[in-house]
Amino acid sequence: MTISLAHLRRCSTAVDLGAARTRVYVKNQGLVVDAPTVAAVNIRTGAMLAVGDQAELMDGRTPDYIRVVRPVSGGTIVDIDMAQRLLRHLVGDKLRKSWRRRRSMRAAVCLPYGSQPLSQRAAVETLTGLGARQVELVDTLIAAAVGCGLPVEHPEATMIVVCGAGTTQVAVLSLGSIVAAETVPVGGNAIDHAVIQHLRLHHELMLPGRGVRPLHLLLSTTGGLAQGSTEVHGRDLHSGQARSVNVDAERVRHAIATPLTSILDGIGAVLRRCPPDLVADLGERGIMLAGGSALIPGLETMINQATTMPVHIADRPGTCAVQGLGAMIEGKVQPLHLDPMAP
Ligand SMILES: Nc1ncnc2c1ncn2[C@@H]1O[C@H](COP(=O)(O)OP(=O)(O)OP(=O)(O)O)[C@@H](O)[C@H]1O
Repeated sequence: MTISLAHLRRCSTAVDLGAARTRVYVKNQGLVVDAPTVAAVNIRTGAMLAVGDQAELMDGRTPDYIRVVRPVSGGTIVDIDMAQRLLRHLVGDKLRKSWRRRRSMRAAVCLPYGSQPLSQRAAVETLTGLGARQVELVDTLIAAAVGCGLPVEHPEATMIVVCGAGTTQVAVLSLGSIVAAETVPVGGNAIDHAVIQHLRLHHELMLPGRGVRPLHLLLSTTGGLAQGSTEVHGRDLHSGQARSVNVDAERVRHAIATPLTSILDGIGAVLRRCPPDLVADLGERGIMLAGGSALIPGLETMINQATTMPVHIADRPGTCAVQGLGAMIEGKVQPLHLDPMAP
């Protein structure tokens, strides 16, 4: 993967193609796309019916001949053709034509830490199919750390945890590089799945796709407290009829404890592999949480209690990675110049 700031400065576009959301940053314009990585396709004709928010609304509500597809899974583009069609629609005509016109369009794409060569190739193919002549691949962890405003290029430790939909990536960075890192295959999707399973097992209720949302709200309004409950609507497992149940915040918190513990294990593993000097830096600076799932209520407190380090949530955590890539292509990130003759 590239960390050459000189190469990145030649890019005109930065792309973060996530399992849940796609973000595109264009030089001198800023963030131009922030939409769900979802497309609705007519499987009889192959026509694309909707993309982004509109397609996500259709999820779970379509007749047989319409399929709602997600071309990115676990940090990898699993359907290159669909990812290209989705990106073409999301960026719109004007930008697409300008990509085609500019013979030297270069793009920067962020990929999860430890991405396999096949995943890297899929990202390159997706962007070259859209007209990019050169694709620079950047670690999401570095992009997100830059996007959160962490001084990654300094000789002191910074720790970032990027909680996405499909994965959680954890790293300690120093001097612009990753010192120790780990990717845990648990993110917002696994946490939502744990809640859905809880309702299935304990309330015999099947939740619709968006049914988890009121429970997120319940947890954030009750904070670390156990009390409080909310009503959720779904389908009775046996009768198939619409039914509502009251769910306690405490029960939900208990249901999501297992996936959250996997994230804590990932953080613990990275800290154990880190030199003690860097861990000492972290004691003061703390841990930065980025990615959309950083907003999961209780995650910040849980990490703080487990590590005894201060934990901060980035401003707009979901867009940190693409904003960091954007800062790199705009030339706002300066490499650290070490002067060996300095007193
Ligand atoms: N306010 C919120 N409360 C709880 N969870 C949230 C909130 N906002 C977003 N999320 C979760 O964040 C996840 C999306 O985060 P993000 O946009 O970082 O994912 P992504 O970059 O597409 O995923 P990945 O990095 O795994 O490819 C979803 O699982 C969503 O449920």
